[in-house]
Amino acid sequence: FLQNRVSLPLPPGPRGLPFIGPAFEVDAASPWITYGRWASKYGEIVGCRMFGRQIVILNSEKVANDLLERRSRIYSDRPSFSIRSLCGWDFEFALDKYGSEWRHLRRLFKQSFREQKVADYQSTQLDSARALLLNIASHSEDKIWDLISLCSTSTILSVVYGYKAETLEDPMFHIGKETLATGFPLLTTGKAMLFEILPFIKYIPAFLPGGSMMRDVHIAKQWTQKYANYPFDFTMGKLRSHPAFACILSDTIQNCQGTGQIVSDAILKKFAATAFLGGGATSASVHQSFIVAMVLNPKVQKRAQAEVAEVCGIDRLPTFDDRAMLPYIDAVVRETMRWNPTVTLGLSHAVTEDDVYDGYFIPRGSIMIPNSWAMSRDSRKYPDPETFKPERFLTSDGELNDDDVRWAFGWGRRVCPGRHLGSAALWITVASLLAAYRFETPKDRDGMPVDVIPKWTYALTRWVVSVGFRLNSTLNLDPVVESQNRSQYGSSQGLGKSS
Ligand code: HEM
Repeated sequence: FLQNRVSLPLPPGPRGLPFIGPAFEVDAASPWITYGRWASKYGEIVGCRMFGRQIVILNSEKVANDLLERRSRIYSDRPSFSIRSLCGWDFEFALDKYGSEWRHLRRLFKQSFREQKVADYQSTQLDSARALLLNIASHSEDKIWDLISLCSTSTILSVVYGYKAETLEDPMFHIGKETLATGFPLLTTGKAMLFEILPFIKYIPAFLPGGSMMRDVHIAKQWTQKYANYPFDFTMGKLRSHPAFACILSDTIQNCQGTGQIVSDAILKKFAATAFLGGGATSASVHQSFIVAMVLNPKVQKRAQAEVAEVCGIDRLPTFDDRAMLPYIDAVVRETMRWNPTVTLGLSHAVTEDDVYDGYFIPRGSIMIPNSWAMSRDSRKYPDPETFKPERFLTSDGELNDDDVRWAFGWGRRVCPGRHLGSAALWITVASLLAAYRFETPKDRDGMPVDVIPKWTYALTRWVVSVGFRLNSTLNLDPVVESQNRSQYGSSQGLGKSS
């Protein structure tokens, strides 16, 4: 039987050079574009060998669903790269092999981030969105990208560790930023593979020519250690002096004690640090795309703002209670995730058994790359895919349709466990920004709008490097935020302006 399978062809694709394969054909800055081109030539499923590894690129939602979702039992592993341990990213559970430790951690994620549970974190998400509005008002425009990251980071730090990060100078925020900036570029497949094919790189001392990669690795490792340890130590310290200190980490410890589960500090640390990473980086990247989309699509922005104004008036900000009445805002969030998929190539899966799909043989160990970009550009599902059109997520009655861009959160047993928390954070931040600010095209000296060409960079997620825009405030924020907090909490807690 196996003999028959092995005689089947591998998925078609480019061959390239011996051993290296078609690696040099891949656009390093936007590999998804190359993969999409290969799809037009070879089909939705493309196979190739690069650096001795079998790669299978999934260029449509259908093939990703068929394999990663429906055959999830065997497609839920991750490829392993030695770079991960070298730069200290063992703490990141999303990169774990499929096995008992992964199962254990996945259960912890399920307990804390399931759909019914995430409503408990809405007040924190609301506070962070409001703080973002005030922070934007008190900083120069060029700080907006950092303030957006601060918003996502402070929400997840507060939810997971009970730690409040309120200013750009906050040490945990700084550690988070540096950890992503030093770690993500090393973990992208291209660089990760370099360490596999040239393993001697790790023995080149940092001060010798060719040692710069190892220098980067050492720096990344120093940041990751702080990332995993500092917020964890903060919460454990708090718990010693205030046993009732509430956050996901303390809840998890109590739940485990209550049910007699033994969970080591190492597992708890890994759980919390992974949530910190998952919650911070992805949401910030989507918020950035949202701002770019608004600058480029003033009509969409106007319609979204009209919807918020109709429901909330001009003297209060949106809350989660308004969500059902603001479907266009949900449609804007979904379209943002479609138009610029943040985890552009998903997270690679690996297959643990030989398999056959559509007449092709997929050998055990193949690295499966879901090309989310290609899925977002599928003109059968999303006609005119380059255009930013939230209406594609609405029915003719103006209600949200069934397409919740589920593919943007991954597949099968590895599907993002933080998707409910992430979606809520995106919604409240987008609704709040629309209520308070207008993002406009800059004008030249003659008052004519200038062309806006956003620049992006990619390292696991897609980030804005620069985009020209003008910011206009549409609300007098201080009194609105203050009065709303008084009516909501009875006092204006947690929204001090950052310095
Ligand atoms: C806009 C928000 C988010 C997006 C777009 C997003 C996207 C993704 C994607 C594409 C994956 C890979 C799934 C796969 O391998 O098939 C993933 C995995 C993961 N995400 Fe998210 N995510 C978001 C928010 C969050 C949040 C808030 C958390 C915090 C708990 C989180 C935690 C994780 C974890 C732990 C994994 C790894 C799951 C595993 O390997 O079993 N994510 N996410």
